Amino acid sequence: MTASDAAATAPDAAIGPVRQSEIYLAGRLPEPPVDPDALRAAAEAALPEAAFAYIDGGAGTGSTMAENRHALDRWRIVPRMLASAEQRHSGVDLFGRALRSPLLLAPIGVQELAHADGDLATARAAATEQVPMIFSNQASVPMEETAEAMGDAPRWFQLYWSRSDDLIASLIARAEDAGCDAIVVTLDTPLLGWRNRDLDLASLPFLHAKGIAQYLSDPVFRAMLSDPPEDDPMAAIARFLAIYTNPAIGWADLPALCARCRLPVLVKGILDPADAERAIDAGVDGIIVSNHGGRQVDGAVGAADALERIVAAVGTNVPILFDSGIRSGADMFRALALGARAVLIGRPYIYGLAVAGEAGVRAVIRNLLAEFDLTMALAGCRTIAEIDRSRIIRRE
Ligand SMILES: Cc1cc2nc3c(=O)[nH]c(=O)nc-3n(C[C@H](O)[C@H](O)[C@H](O)COP(=O)(O)O)c2cc1C
Ligand SMILES: CCCCC(=O)C(=O)O
Repeated sequence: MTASDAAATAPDAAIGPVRQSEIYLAGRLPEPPVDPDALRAAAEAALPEAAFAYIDGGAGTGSTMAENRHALDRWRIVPRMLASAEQRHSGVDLFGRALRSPLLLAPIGVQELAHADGDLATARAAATEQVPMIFSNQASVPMEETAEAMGDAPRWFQLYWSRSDDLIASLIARAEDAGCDAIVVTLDTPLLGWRNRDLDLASLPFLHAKGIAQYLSDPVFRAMLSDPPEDDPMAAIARFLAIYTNPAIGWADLPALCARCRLPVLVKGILDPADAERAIDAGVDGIIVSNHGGRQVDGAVGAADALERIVAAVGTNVPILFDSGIRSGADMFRALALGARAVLIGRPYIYGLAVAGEAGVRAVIRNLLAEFDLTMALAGCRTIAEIDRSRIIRRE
């Protein structure tokens, strides 16, 4: 049994109470703050305007971001009493690996915008807390270096479906060599959404050499350039923009992509039940229900509403993960009760990174898991399996 298996099977009897005592007894204000709105405000205070606008922003008017919150809030937890929930297990198995908790760090590009230590600080925090980090295709650091910072802690790789098959093959092979447990293919970003705040600041921070570190470190990408990117960075960025996605691909292309991956493949960005069925028919190993944190289609369905419909249509034999709007342990509970096997968080850990680097990411993870553990205890659940649809009701 590895250390992470042991962590996943041991009862987490007191994560929440331990964390509460740490904070109450520390005699100083927690940094970053615990409250999600205060955390966001602290990140805003810590960051230059354009960096915060890019990280925090959504598509268009921001209505999808707001709807993500409403869609989760509409589900009300019905606590049960006298459930003998002193000992609680929050471990889950995903693709043959025992995880400490049903939580992963969503792929987030250009983390150096939030903190100089960027992806490496996140990687160290994720490894210490035994929460899988999903390396972004748009990371500021090549995946090999991020993997190195994590020891044998769990990590996955997120792929944008490039126009170049050779580049896809190279990125997948590198992810396998870097010890990734799964490939997440993000489908909802064949083009970048219309982002009002970035447009008004005329600033797209990922168009920066550091936002294409996975490419600059890739031999197939480098071979596509006439000059080394160190000599002509703008030409490298232009080449990246020309090939990093492929809006022409369709469902007929997915089986071949799944077949070329030795690792489990998940598709991220599914919102429609029929699309979930198509993905399963194409052979995916998992689905991530997500609207990209409200960054792609303004006016899109709230992600939790999509989750409910997708679980109703395809069940949960193929693992369904969820992100977009998770801000608390109660939100984790709601998503699991709706049928998600695990959830991802995006902005909250990046806000923690912005405020306090590695320690900030760790604090955000620990606070979230503490609140989740307490929500389980107070709602009367001893195991993740007990968090089912009977635990929540919907209010209009
Ligand atoms: C600043 C930022 C960068 C992101 N970069 C990526 C990315 O490179 N790849 C990807 O699949 N999703 C990316 N996402 C989307 C996240 O993976 C995730 O779906 C979203 O943040 C979840 O919503 P939340 O922020 O409300 O938790 C990004 C999100 C943000 C906020
Ligand atoms: C090409 C997009 C890179 C980052 C991203 O996914 C986002 O800004 O939401």
